[in-house]
Amino acid sequence: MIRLAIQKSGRLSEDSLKLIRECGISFISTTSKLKTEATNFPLEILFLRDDDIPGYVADGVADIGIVGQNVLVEEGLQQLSVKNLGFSKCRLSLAVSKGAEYHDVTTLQGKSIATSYPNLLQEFLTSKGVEADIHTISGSVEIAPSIGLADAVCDIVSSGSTLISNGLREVETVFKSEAVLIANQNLDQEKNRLLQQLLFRMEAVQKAQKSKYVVLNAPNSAIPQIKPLLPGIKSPTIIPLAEEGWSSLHSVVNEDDFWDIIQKLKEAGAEGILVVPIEKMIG
Ligand SMILES: Nc1ncnc2c1ncn2[C@@H]1O[C@H](COP(=O)(O)OP(=O)(O)OP(=O)(O)O)[C@@H](O)[C@H]1O
Ligand SMILES: O=P(O)(O)OC[C@H]1O[C@H](OP(=O)(O)OP(=O)(O)O)[C@H](O)[C@@H]1O
Ligand SMILES: [Mg+2]
Repeated sequence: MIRLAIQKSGRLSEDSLKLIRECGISFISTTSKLKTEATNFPLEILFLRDDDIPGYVADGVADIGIVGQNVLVEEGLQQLSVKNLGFSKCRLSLAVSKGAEYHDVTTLQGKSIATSYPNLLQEFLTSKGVEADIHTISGSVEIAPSIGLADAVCDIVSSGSTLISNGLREVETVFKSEAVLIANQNLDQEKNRLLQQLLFRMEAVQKAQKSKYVVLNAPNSAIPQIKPLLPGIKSPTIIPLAEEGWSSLHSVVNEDDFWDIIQKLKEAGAEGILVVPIEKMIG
């Protein structure tokens, strides 16, 4: 049995649970129960406050966990990181009052800054040669300038709407973050085997999410032009259509190049292009 710690409730919770389910692992989760066992994989899930997750994994109370890089690095435990998970993307940023004068980071020299991330902030300020007075508070950081607690804040930003609602202006990015899978560094052989199985499944899920299955029809004369646009996993499948002189091509396309490729396929004479999501992708 391997023990996984995830956030009980917050910005990491939903996608963490979704990822485990996409790995084909079933479990019953209720908001009141802080521990659950998977029904079809030797996995126990603990639901915790996110700040506690790196420490629990470092101490071996949990074997693996999902947490934001911001929390992991703030706690000085980045060595536990095993895999970037691509969700809960956000940044730790410095912000000042909307109307405040700000030229560059040296504007903050001697100023007071409220944050829940004193270590990440201190490291950033030191790298810029700036000395400031850091006020560590555990939440509602964005309120600090308006109540006279600090001149600036350093907090998590995603859409930026929390900053705007609180009359603040983002001025510097201190750290970029996403969710990561972390693991205890002394897992026994059996737990390590289970971790490798989970990683294998997570990679299949991630690859599939980045890819689309494309099916299209084309006149045979257009195939030499279309084929190099669809390298797929190895090369496209080409099947003759019932209509003489036409074929159907099947392939996998990376999401990043997707629209560009579709445009080129149309120009090359492709018709009836179908794009289908892929659930898992192995190899
Ligand atoms: N607005 C956001 N968009 C995307 N990711 C975010 C956002 N805010 C925070 N995160 C990421 O999700 C993590 C958890 O954020 P959340 O706000 O739920 O934490 P919290 O309030 O400290 O939760 P807890 O009650 O578990 O201590 C953060 O450490 C960060 O990595
Ligand atoms: O840039 P935005 O999209 O507005 O997101 C940023 C906000 O999101 C997080 O808080 P959350 O809403 O999770 O609440 P919390 O303060 O209770 O953690 C973070 O602490 C910011 O306050
Ligand atoms: Mg927290």
